[in-house]
Amino acid sequence: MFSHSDHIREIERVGRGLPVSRDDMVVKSWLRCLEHHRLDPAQTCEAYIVPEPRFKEHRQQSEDLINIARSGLEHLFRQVAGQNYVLLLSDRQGVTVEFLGDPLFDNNLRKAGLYLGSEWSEWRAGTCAVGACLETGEALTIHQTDHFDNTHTPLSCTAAPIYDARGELSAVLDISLLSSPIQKASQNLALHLVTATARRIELANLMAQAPHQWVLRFSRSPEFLDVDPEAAISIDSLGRIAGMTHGGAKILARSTGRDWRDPRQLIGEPVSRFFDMEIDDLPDLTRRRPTQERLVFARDGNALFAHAIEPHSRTRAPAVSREQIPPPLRRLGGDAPEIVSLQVKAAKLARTGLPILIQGETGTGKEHLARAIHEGSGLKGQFVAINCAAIPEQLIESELFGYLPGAFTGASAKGRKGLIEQADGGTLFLDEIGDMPLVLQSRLLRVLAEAEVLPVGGSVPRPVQIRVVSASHRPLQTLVAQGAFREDLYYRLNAATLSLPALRDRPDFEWIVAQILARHSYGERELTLSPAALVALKSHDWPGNIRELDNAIAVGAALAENCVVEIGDLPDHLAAKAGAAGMGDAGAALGLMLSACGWNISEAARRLGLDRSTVHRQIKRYRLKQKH
Ligand SMILES: Nc1ncnc2c1ncn2[C@@H]1O[C@H](COP(=O)(O)OP(=O)(O)OP(=O)(O)O)[C@@H](O)[C@H]1O
Repeated sequence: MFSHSDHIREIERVGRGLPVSRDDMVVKSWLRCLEHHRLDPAQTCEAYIVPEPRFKEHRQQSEDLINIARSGLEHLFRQVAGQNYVLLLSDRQGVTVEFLGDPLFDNNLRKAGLYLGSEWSEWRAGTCAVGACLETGEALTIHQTDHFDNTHTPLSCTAAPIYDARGELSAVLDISLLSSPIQKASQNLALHLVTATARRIELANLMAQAPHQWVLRFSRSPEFLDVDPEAAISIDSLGRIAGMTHGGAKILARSTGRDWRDPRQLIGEPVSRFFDMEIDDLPDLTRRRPTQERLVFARDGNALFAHAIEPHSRTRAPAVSREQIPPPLRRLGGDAPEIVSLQVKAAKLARTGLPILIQGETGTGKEHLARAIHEGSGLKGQFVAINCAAIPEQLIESELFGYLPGAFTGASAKGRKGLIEQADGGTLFLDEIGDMPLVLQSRLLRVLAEAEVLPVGGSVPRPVQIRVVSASHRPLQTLVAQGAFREDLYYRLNAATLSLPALRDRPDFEWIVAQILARHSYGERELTLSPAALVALKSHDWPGNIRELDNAIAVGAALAENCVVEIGDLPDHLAAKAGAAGMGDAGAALGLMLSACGWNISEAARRLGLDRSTVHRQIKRYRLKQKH
């Protein structure tokens, strides 16, 4: 029988650098406990359970992972059914965020720390499977007296790391026994099962994150390629590495003689740097070809069977007619197919309550669209817009979450409801979400996950039901890659993205112009544009998009005589452009006619009563160009 004092003596031998008959990684972990974590083997400590609010935070931050991992965990649990194993999923800090075990043993498991909320970091619990796995990034078994703290020596625990798609260690999957056979080798099968499950979870995670990218799966044997691949990478539309499973990172690293522990060297690199292939070769690696023929060569000469999975296409043509789109969304644009397709997508999403991210340059109408989605959603509550870039950082917290009476100096005596609560039952529009400070991003994430807000100075959260629409003119995914925006919040806000085109690219440009003219008409008299003024508007680039157009027409409306806006009534830079191009009214009118006829020269010639060659000559003379 191995006593507590035998255990202490053995650890002390290790501390003195003397040999012991333990696995090397156990010895290394004991040394870390003694020298780095400054733990004392004579002192025992029960498993640590984090307080409830902290546990909730940990669990919420791992929610996406838990959802993705769930079927893998359940499958593994079924495989080991009847053998008294429990399964723990721990986050990067070693906190157990998901648990599967036999409820019959609940009390014993809870006491032993094999339960939700237990923290198994090495510095807190000493050598343990989760802690050592987090430290080394490798799968391992910590069996009975391998544990540093004598309290845990009845346990036998086996853990495997789970890496995220960017190659960072993000969680640990552990399978443990409250008591087990003496032989450590009895856990070899457990080690194999837990490693395979972690690999499948990483693959599921990569697939979930890369629906619009190519995914390339690898296996050394063709038989397992399609059913249980060993590794995978995702590739963006420019042929660069966008993500990978841990197995994928190892293949990439080995191929170029790099270290997989530094995944930043791998992401963003062209796929051709690692394999003898280009992005254009990917279609040849899909299931259309027999598996045996899908062989790729890594730059180190390693040959692998590969299976390429095509990206899902982003847009599907709408099968809905314009009349079926709710009126608030129909009022957003003309009937060009791209615009109708956007309206249909917005209409479908409006009804679901899913969070939506709107992307588009400044002034393209992101808030306008968000309001229309709210109006088309049938929600009874208010539409509350917050410009995350415009609220000073010190105020943003109390503005969003509200505060209780006397929460801080200068707070109103009655306290104040925050904007999030004001949107209860309605839509919260978070404009320029990319500018929200990181600390507040965590708090917002919590509000969204728990559906409750905690006002500043308060301790009792208040429930809220909100639909979130957010917007950004900066690509949020890039901010995520730069570490300026939380990835978990990004995925929570972005169940679906709606991208608004820049005004210069809008096929319904004239429709937008007509709306704005109507808005600036006064009394009975309708405001119109001279053909030349319309051409001048069409030939501008509109960096400020619809907002800039709105301002230009407002100036034109103020200066126009008899309700007709002429070129000269437009802001100077627009009028000057038309003048510089030497475009008189004749040229402008021809341009107008051509665009009305979709640049069908014969049709324009027929309507103008000219022959085709004259129209061609005038197009050259006035330097008219078809806008796409
Ligand atoms: N589809 C539209 N039809 C007519 N006017 C529109 C349309 N979309 C937007 N506008 C007008 O354009 C202006 C800018 O719109 P909005 O504020 O929604 O843009 P935004 O993209 O949210 O801008 P920012 O990026 O600066 O926050 C507003 O005056 C709005 O009324």
